[in-house]
Amino acid sequence: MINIAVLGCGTVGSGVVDVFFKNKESLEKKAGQELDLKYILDVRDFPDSLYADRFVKDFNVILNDDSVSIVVEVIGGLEPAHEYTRACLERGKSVVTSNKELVAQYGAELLDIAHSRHVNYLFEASVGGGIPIIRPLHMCLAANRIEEIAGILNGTTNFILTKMFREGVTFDSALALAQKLGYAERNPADDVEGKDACRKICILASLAFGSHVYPRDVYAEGITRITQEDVAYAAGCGSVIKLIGRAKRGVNGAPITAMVTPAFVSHDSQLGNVDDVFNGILVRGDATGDVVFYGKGAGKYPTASAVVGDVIECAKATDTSPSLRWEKSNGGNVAPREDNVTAMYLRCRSFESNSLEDAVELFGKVKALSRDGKPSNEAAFITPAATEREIDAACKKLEEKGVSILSKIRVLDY
Ligand SMILES: NC(=O)C1=CN([C@@H]2O[C@H](COP(=O)(O)OP(=O)(O)OC[C@H]3O[C@@H](n4cnc5c(N)ncnc54)[C@H](OP(=O)(O)O)[C@@H]3O)[C@@H](O)[C@H]2O)C=CC1
Ligand SMILES: N[C@@H](CC=O)C(=O)O
Repeated sequence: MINIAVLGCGTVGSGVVDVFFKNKESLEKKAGQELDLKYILDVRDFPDSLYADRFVKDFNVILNDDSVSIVVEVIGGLEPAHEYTRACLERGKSVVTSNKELVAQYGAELLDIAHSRHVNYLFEASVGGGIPIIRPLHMCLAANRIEEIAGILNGTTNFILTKMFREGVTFDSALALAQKLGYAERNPADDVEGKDACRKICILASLAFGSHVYPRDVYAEGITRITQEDVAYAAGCGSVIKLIGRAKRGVNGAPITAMVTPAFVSHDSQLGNVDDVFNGILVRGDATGDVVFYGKGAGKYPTASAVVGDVIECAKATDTSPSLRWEKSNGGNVAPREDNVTAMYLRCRSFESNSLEDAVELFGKVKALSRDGKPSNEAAFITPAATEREIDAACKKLEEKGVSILSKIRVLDY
C-alpha cells in the first residue's frame, strides 16, 4: 500500500482528489499496488467535503508519517512550498507538483536532493497543464539534441486574446472569466505580464539544454499593450497575435536565446491555430524535426490529469529517473534581448513627416500593412530581420524625427 498526501486543496488540489477517488481502481492497476490518499493539507476548513476526515492543518503530521511516500505539492508560490518540498524529499518522500514558480526557481536544487535520496521530484503539470511535455522531452525525445522550443504556454492569456479579438469581449471581462474558470494564477498579473509563461520556458530550456535557466534572465513581455488596431493589421497580413515563449540553443557554446513576447505568427501555422485555453508547444529535435504538443494548458481536471499521472509514475518507480535532471547554474546563460534577431511589426503615428518613407530609409525594405479605417497619419509595417539592438536604434531615430511608435511586436515564423 502506498499512502499519498496532497498539500493545498484549491483548483488543482481538489481536482487531484476528485480524479484519485473517481479512478482509484484503475490507478491501482496501473501502479501495481494499492493506493490511498491519506492526508489533505490546507489552511482552510472543508467540513462538507466527502473526505473531511483526511484534512489536516499541520504539515508535520504528513512529514513525520513514514507511511506517506508520495506528496503532491499544489499550494503554489515559493514559500512554504519550497520548504515543504525540500523537507519531504530529504525524508525520502517523492514529490509531485504543478508549481512552475518553484521548479523555475529551485528545480536544479530539488532534483539534486531527490537524486541523493533515490526518490523522484516530478512536475509534468508545471508546463502545459494537461499536455504531456516534460516526460516526452526527457524520455520519448531522448535520442535528439533539442535545438529549439517555442509555444503558447499560458492558457489564461490565450483565452483572453481569443475572447477579446474573436468575440469582442473586453480585457477585464475575459480575465474575470479566466479566473472564474480556474485558469488564472493567484495573482493574474503573472499571467498577463508574461511571468507565468516565462517560468514555463525556463523549465523547458533547463531540461532541454541541461543547465538551470532563471526567470530573472529571460526577457518577458505580456499582452496588456496589444490593441484592436494591431490585431487588424495582423489579420490583414494573414497573421494572428499570440503570446509566445521560446528558447533556442546557442551555436558553438554561445548563450541560449530565450524570451516571452507577443508575436505575429501566421494564421496557418501550427501555433496560429491554438485558441482559447489551449496551449501548443513546438519542439525541434535534430532527429525528429518539429513535434507539436497540443491540449488544454490550464484548468482543474487537465492539470489534475498530469499530476495524477506523475503520482502513478512515482508509485511504480524503484529509483530516481536519471534523465529528469539538469545542472545547477548561477544564471547568466541567456543572451541579452538586444542580440535577438527578429523581424518587427511597428505601428507609428506622425503629424510632421511621412513615417513610412522615414521607415524605409531607416530599416531598409519594409513590408507596408493596411487595415480598414486607417487614419492618414498612421503607418504600420514589418521590418526586415535585424538584431533588436539595430531595431531599437532605428526606432530611436524615427522618434527623433517626430514619429510616435504606438506598437512594436515581434514577427515569428513558427
Ligand atoms: N489553476 C491551474 O489551471 C493551474 C495551476 N497550476 C499551478 O498549481 C499550483 C496551484 O494552483 P491552484 O490550485 O490554481 O491554486 P489555488 O490558489 O486554487 O490553490 C492553492 C490552495 O493551497 C492553499 N494554501 C495556501 N497556503 C497554504 C499553506 N501554507 N498550507 C496549505 N495550504 C495552503 C490555498 O488556500 P487559500 O485559498 O485559503 O489561500 C488553496 O486552497 C500553482 O503553483 C499554480 O501555478 C499549474 C497548472 C495549471
Ligand atoms: N495560469 C496558468 C495556469 C496553468 O499553468 C495558465 O493560464 O496557463
